Order: sequence, then structure tokens, then C-alpha cells
Amino acid sequence: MAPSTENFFLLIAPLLLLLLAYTSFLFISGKSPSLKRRRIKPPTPPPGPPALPIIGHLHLVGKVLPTSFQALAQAHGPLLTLRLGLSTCVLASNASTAQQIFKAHELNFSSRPEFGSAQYSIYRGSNFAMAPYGDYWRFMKKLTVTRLLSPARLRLLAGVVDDERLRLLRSVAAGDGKVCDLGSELTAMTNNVICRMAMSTRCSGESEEAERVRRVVAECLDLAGKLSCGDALGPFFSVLDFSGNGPKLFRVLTEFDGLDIFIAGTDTTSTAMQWAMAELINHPAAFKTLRDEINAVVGRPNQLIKSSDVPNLPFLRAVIHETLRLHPPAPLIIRESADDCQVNGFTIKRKTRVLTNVYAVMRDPQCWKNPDEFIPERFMEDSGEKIEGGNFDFRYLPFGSGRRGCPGESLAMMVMHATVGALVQCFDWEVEGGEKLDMSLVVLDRLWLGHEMEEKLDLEKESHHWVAYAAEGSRRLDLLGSPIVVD
Ligand code: HEM
Repeated sequence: MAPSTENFFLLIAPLLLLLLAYTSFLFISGKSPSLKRRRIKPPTPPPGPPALPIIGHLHLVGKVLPTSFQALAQAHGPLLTLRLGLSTCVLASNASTAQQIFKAHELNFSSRPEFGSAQYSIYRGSNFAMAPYGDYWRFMKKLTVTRLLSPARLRLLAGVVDDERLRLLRSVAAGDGKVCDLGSELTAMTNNVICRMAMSTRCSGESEEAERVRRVVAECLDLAGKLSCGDALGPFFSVLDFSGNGPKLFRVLTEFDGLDIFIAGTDTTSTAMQWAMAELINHPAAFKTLRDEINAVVGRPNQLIKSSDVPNLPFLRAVIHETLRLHPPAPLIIRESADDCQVNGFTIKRKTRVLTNVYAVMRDPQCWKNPDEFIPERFMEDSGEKIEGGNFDFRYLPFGSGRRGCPGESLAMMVMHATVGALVQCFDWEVEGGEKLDMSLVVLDRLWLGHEMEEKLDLEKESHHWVAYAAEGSRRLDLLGSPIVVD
């Protein structure tokens, strides 16, 4: 017999009652899925120090950004939100947060933000180093890696590096015993190497032409740095551009084409070499170890160190590694998040600027013994550390990392090894008056890849204290004449 409607309700009523009791329980205990959704906490941004109205954390930021940010991270943690006027950025300051940005969420952090100077760039939208991650950037990256800086091209460039290095050595030797402006000499040399690489021509044989290029690059960096200060105050202030820096920058940019690779490649390499020489002058024992190593490997008199000697010169490689650890020419690496993303349990919202302070990462006492001291030996194979060919678990990042990492690393290393090696092989270096070089950081009102400032030797101050003497034993190297042997 078919059940009646009344029987059916009698059968189902207890089940309905049970369901009602269960949903009431969920509601009261707060486990209802819809409630859960409603109760989800808003995304928590990384913490930050107490901020002031309007200026935010600007009052906590000193003149030298890398050291100032390092101090903030030491006091408040390795992942911080900083509000600089109207613009907000996240600061990452240790190996584990760097690993999150450069590896775990690499794709999400593969763009760079637009800066105050971008609207005046004749390359607006086509600037490689600052381009958003996308088809144009991929095309340029491929071109750079497969053509401009391919291994085959680098082998050809070794001859160019040798040639420019010889000119540098002759120029330094010409001022034997007199004050030597090593900063300018090294900048002129790197300018010419990159010009010959990118445009198959020297900046010029004329020193005024090299000087003009140098002036244009310096002026451009200076103006871009000033414009990017507008970013700290927000879009309203940067649009006003009271000082008229924007049109000036446009004029400078039109004066010199091909600036993108040029800026990224010249100042960085030349600055690193100046730091290497300054550290070696201040550490005579390391200087002697290096010269002994070079003499032993090169063997013959009248023979300059060559790129092919470098694999047999572990101490030279260690000196360059240690220099880049202590004095990264690009101490703050800037990226931008494409989407909301979780780092260390905090939410970094989309379109947030993320600065990785590699200066702080590479001086972190949790990762490095005596982090502020120049100890090239830490990079020798028998030191127990393994560094070459890697980023050392994101503790060592002078060239950044991942797909946006520096494509010029191999060229820069080739130039630095060959040049610093030769400057140590050929000359004794002294500081006027016998003092040590002052290694304190000096602020430069500059922008490089979006960094408003960078640390480097104060060229004005330091270069005039550098005196080069032909080294004992290197008298056999006739640096002024032709008999110097390169191959
Ligand atoms: C000691 C010398 C150098 C240092 C320390 C250095 C450092 C860096 C750093 C930290 C970055 C940002 C990487 C990132 O976001 O992860 C970068 C990017 C870049 N570097 Fe270098 N660099 C040097 C030399 C060069 C040279 C010689 C060239 C070219 C000839 C070059 C071309 C570039 C370019 C084009 C970019 C932008 C890459 C992109 O956005 O995809 N750099 N460099």
C-alpha cells in the first residue's frame, strides 16, 4: 500500500528537526560556512613602525637608504610596510623574505613599478630595465641574452675588454707618482666597453667625448633621482614638477640614445671596481696575497693577467665576491606585485612596491660571520662555504635573482676580474699622506633602476687621494710603450 501524505510527513519530520537543530548549532557556534566567509579577517599587511600623519615613516628614513632601511629592519623585523608620504612600499631585508620574493612568488614579483621620471622618458613603455613583465620585456630579454650578451659574444668581447684595459693602464701609468683619478679612469673604461658592445664603437677616442657621455649619464641619473622624489609625495606632487626637471631629463635623454643598458652596465661595474681597489688598499695583506697569486699563475714577466687566467685565480674571484657582498652597487632591488600574495603570513596587496634590501641581506649577522668586515677568504673553497654559481640560499644577491636578475653579470665579472687583477699586478697604490681611505657611505642623489640613492665612494673626495706608483717588479711591464704582452 502506498504511504499517505500524512505518513510521509510523519516520516520526514524528525529528519527536518535534526537538520534545523544542526544548522542552529552551526550558527550559534559560528561554524556556518556563510558566517565563516563573513568573519574572514581583512588581509593583514606586513607590520610597520609607528607612523606620523601625512608623512608616514619619512621621518625615520635617513639620507643613506640601504643603511637606514637596514636599521629599521633590525628594529622592526625583516618584512615591513613603510609609508613614505602618500606612497607605500614593502621592505624585505633577510634571506628568507628575499627567497619568497625572488623564488617562491617569482612570477608575481616580476614587474617593476613606474617611477616619476617615466613620463619624460623617450623610451616610455619601451624601457627594458623598468619595463613591466610582459611581451616587450620577454622580447628584449631574449635579445639581450641570445645576442648582446650571449656566451659567444662575450668571448669576442674579451678582446675589447683587454684593449680598453690596456688604455686604462697606460693612462694610469702616465701619471706615475702623481695623484690619479681612478674613479674617472674606470668610468671611462666601462663606458667604452659597453659602447663597443652595444654600438660597436667607442664612446670616442676623444677624451672630451667620453667625458660628454659620462656627464650625460650622470645628469640623467641625477634628474631621474630628483623626479622620483615626487613619488614619495604622491602622484599629485610629482605631476607638478616645480623645478622643471622633467623637460630637462627629456632633453638629456634625447642627447644620448641606448641609455638603458648603458646606465645599468657602466656605473655599476665601475663603482664595484672602485670599492674593490679601496678595500685592497685598506687591506695590504689581502693585496699582497692577490698579487702573489697573480704572479704565480701568470708566470712570465711582461705578461698581463688574461681572462683565461681567472679560473686559476680563486683569491681574485673571492676579492670580487666579497667586494660585491659588502658594497652592492644596486643595494635596493625594486619589484612590484602583480596580485595579492601571502609572504610570511602577511598579505602584500597587488601593485605594491617591494624593495629588497640586498645590502642588509648580505650583511645579516644571522648568515655571515663578521658581516661588516672585508674577508675574501670566506669565499675560498676551503672555507666550507659554497658560493660560486649560486645565490647562496638567497644570502648573496648582488645581481638580484630569477628572470628579472641582471643579464650583465658575466660581462661585469669578466671586466672586474681582468681590470682589478691588472691594477693590482701593475701598480702599488697609496693614499696620499699614508692614511686609509675613508669608506664611510656617501649619499648620491641618484636613481638607478628606481633606487633614489646609491652608495659609492665619493669620487670628488676620494679620487684625489689616490696615488698610483709602478709596482716593484712590474718595471718590466713597459706600460707606456708597446711591448706590454696581452696574449
Ligand atoms: C657589478 C656590476 C653590476 C651589478 C652589481 C648589477 C646589478 C643588477 C641588479 C641588482 C639588477 C636588478 C636585478 C633584479 O631585479 O633581480 C640588475 C638588472 C639589470 N642589469 Fe645589472 N648589474 C651590473 C652590471 C650590468 C651590466 C654590465 C649590464 C649590461 C651590459 C647590466 C644590465 C642590466 C639590465 C639590462 C638589467 C635589467 C634586467 C631586467 O629588468 O630584466 N648590468 N643589475
